[in-house]
Amino acid sequence: MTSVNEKHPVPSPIDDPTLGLGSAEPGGFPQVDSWTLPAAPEDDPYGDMVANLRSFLDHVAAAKPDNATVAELAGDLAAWRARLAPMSVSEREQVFAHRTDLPGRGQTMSPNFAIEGGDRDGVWGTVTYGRYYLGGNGAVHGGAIPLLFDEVLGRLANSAGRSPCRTAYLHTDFRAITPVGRQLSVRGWFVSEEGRKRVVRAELKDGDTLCAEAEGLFVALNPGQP
Ligand SMILES: CCCCCCCCCCCCCCCC(=O)SCCNC(=O)CCNC(=O)[C@H](O)C(C)(C)COP(=O)(O)OP(=O)(O)OC[C@H]1O[C@@H](n2cnc3c(N)ncnc32)[C@H](O)[C@@H]1OP(=O)(O)O
Repeated sequence: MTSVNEKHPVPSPIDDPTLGLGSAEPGGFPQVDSWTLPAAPEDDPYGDMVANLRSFLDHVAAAKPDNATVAELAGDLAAWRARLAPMSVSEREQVFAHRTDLPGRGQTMSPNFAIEGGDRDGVWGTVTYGRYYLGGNGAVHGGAIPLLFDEVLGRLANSAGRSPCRTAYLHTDFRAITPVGRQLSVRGWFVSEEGRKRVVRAELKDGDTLCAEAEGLFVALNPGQP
């Protein structure tokens, strides 16, 4: 299946053979041993690319471009898709979201959690939701908030030499509007760790205002579990 645009047809992810994941890898995701990010390398084109991609998405959301600009952009994106398609690799080898040394893990799906500090029991830092994450009337989209919590708590629950785990539940309470375009504080901490079950909580604040809070259960994977 392709999009209706005949100039730049876009195959669906199901039909695009260059988007295969390769074989599944139980417990094979990147581990995090420390919350301290190494100093950014002098020359890190991947980090630059991801930072630009984030900013680009904010500008796509914010702009009301004329048709000529949109057509040119569609052509540029189609050209980049064609250039990247032959470079597709398996999940094991992919770079996107696997760069745990970069802010935001080198991905643009979830908002950029900028770590200020952390240890075995907790982590804290900041996040600024860009225009891309706007739900409506200045407020962040409700789905983008659990996305942040899953990112922060998932990383905490998988950190400090712990075995790989997955989110079993993630309960989010929305307490006040989460504003777009403001630096917010984020804190995540361990509540308990019993057997395979890791209970963690997090909060998202705008100054003294509690915007949202969450509780997650992460369950350590048994051998062979994907
Ligand atoms: C991708 C990861 C990258 C990590 C890299 C790190 C570095 C980079 C950071 C990335 C940060 C992103 C982190 C994303 C993390 C995800 O988002 S993972 C994706 C979303 N989650 C999933 O897809 C999980 C789907 N569910 C499952 O696979 C299985 O249900 C689970 C969670 C593994 C549990 O199944 P199970 O192994 O059969 O365990 P089960 O025996 O049913 O339950 C074990 C215990 O937990 C309890 N339990 C299980 N589920 C529940 C529930 N929903 N409610 C209450 N209790 C429950 C059971 O009652 C049982 O309790 P006890 O009887 O022992 O007291």
